[in-house]
Amino acid sequence: MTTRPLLASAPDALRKLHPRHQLRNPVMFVVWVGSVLVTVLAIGEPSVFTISVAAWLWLTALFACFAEAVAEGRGKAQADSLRKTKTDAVARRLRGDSTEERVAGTDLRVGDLVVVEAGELVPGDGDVVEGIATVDESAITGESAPVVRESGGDRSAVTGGTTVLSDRIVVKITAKPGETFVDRMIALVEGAERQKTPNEIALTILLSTLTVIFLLAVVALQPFAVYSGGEQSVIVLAALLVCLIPTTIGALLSAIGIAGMDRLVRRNVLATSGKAVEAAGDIDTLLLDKTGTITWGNRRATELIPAPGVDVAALAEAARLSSLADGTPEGRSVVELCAERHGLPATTSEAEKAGVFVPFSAQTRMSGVDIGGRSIRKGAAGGFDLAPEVRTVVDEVSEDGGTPLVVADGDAVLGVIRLSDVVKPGISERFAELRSMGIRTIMVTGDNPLTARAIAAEAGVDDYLAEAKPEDKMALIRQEQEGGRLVAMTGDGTNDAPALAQADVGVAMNTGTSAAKEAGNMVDLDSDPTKLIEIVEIGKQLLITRGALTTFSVANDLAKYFAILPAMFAAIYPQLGGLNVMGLATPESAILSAVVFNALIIVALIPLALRGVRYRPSSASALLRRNLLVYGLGGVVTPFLGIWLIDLLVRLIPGIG
Ligand SMILES: Nc1ncnc2c1ncn2[C@@H]1O[C@H](COP(=O)(O)OP(=O)(O)OP(=O)(O)O)[C@@H](O)[C@H]1O
Ligand SMILES: [K+]
Ligand SMILES: [Mg+2]
Repeated sequence: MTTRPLLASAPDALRKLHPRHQLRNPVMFVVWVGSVLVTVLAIGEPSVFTISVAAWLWLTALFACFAEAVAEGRGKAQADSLRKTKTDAVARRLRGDSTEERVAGTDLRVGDLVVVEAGELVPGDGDVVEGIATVDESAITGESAPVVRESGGDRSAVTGGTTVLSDRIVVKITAKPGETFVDRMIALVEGAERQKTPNEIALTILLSTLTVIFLLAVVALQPFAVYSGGEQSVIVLAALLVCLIPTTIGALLSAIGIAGMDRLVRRNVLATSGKAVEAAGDIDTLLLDKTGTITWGNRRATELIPAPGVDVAALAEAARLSSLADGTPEGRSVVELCAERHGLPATTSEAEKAGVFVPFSAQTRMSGVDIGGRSIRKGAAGGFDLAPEVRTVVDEVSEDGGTPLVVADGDAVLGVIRLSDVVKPGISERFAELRSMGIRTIMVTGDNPLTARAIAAEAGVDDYLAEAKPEDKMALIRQEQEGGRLVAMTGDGTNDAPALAQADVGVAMNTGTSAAKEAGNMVDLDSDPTKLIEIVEIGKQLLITRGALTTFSVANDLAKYFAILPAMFAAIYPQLGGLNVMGLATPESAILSAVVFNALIIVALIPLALRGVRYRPSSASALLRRNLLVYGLGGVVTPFLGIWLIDLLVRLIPGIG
């Protein structure tokens, strides 16, 4: 992973001092206004004290900008390495008459068809509509093993900038140049598209309210001071105000959010919404699609099992016919099996092309052909009347975790095709980990209940829903949400898209279709359904870090009363001197020390804001107790020590001590 030297962020930090940028953060805007005011006054009555206070107020504002710039800088390094994948590929665009023309990748439009052959770069984002190929996606995913991309199924999406290693595919472009996956990723990691999340907005409102209250309190202090004969200088009042308002969290808030996004990108997850990252921290239920998510998704026909009294050759002939125009990977694998094991032609004859093909749909769970007066169908067992012997075969295939497809010619059931798929390794241990985090896992699949049960047991999910249509997946999510639960969904198919859109956190597998990636609010480049563990951890870490630093920020302002108030009123009310528990040298050294500590604590906490407070699975109340102790008590104690130490140095400055 590339890193940048810290000082590289200095120019960006300076740029952020612009008032337009400051206005976005009310707490730091007050510091900014205070700095301007104190500077003007210090020019009017220059002294070591006034100039020092002015300088440290500016540093306070600058350190906040620096925190944000450093957080963004880490993303910039990633953006630079991503930009390298954006080459000006030349696209081979198909004209209407299926001749080719060469155009620049930047001239492609949504809907264009382009040809990509072995050794060539994919010129833009799209879906494979013809052919099958192995693709090297390492430029995007960092993973060097080639992946298969093919038309018709749930593994059809290709990304611009990746390389086709074998064969020839036709790709239908789905993203405008400039709005591709990589473009969006670059914008994200650079923070250009960053918007405040609901949580951040709520916290900003709270911090602004606190700031206004302190502002009023400081303004109201002056009449009292005048009345008791100790009028305070505006410089001292400004210093007091800055010390009292929650500058620590105000300065670090946006860095915490950016760092959270950055941690996700480092785990190969792209989130298009910060809101989803936050929601991930509170997920109760995780729904997963079966094929392509829990299993590898390479579902292939592996066996033909004829019904009693049916010749296997007759079953093979019908299975092949029903699949000739079935563009799904399952359909093509049936044709291949019939060719390899049963000696049938793999290509469609002219006579066969006359058939009326019935494409597979998630609604009917069937596909087939009407040809020469015959009506041949294959599909999920639920759609057929089965003799007991065939039912037994269907159940056996299902209990084995396979997907049975029944083949029928008219009313005559000819037999069963076994589709096999493999569960991704190590998945049950990871689901156990999710359980320990308090997250319930539910597998939702279009497959039959027996297959679902077998795969659910093997994968170790808590529950499953079988024979689920796209709307059933979405309804299940709604139902969970109505019970007040936050729901995450991982899936890869176009039929998962409605559910991915409905979920609070929708994670699409990178291997999936464009529709799925478009519908969700995260894409996992590694297509690992258990990546949700990391996503949840990062979300929790983000929420905990924000909470911990807010606690610290409010707690660490307490010591500053003990530093500044006695300093302000020592002359009029000597008994207030008892509050000077730190034994600070002079009123000037006390005020300056508080201001210096207030600025330095921001810098000291930048690493924690970027790294995040560590999350360990434990109950919410235990977590709260621990954080109150560490960041609440720590926040109270640290500044007493810090201000006392700074005062020891500051008192040495002539004109202050
Ligand atoms: N090409 C096909 N022709 C006929 N039937 C099919 C075909 N592909 C799948 N089926 C049947 O339709 C069912 C639903 O398939 P689909 O791929 O839509 O499931 P899904 O909802 O994505 O769930 P999952 O991905 O978990 O399997 C399958 O279980 C299978 O029985
Ligand atoms: K403060
Ligand atoms: Mg699916």
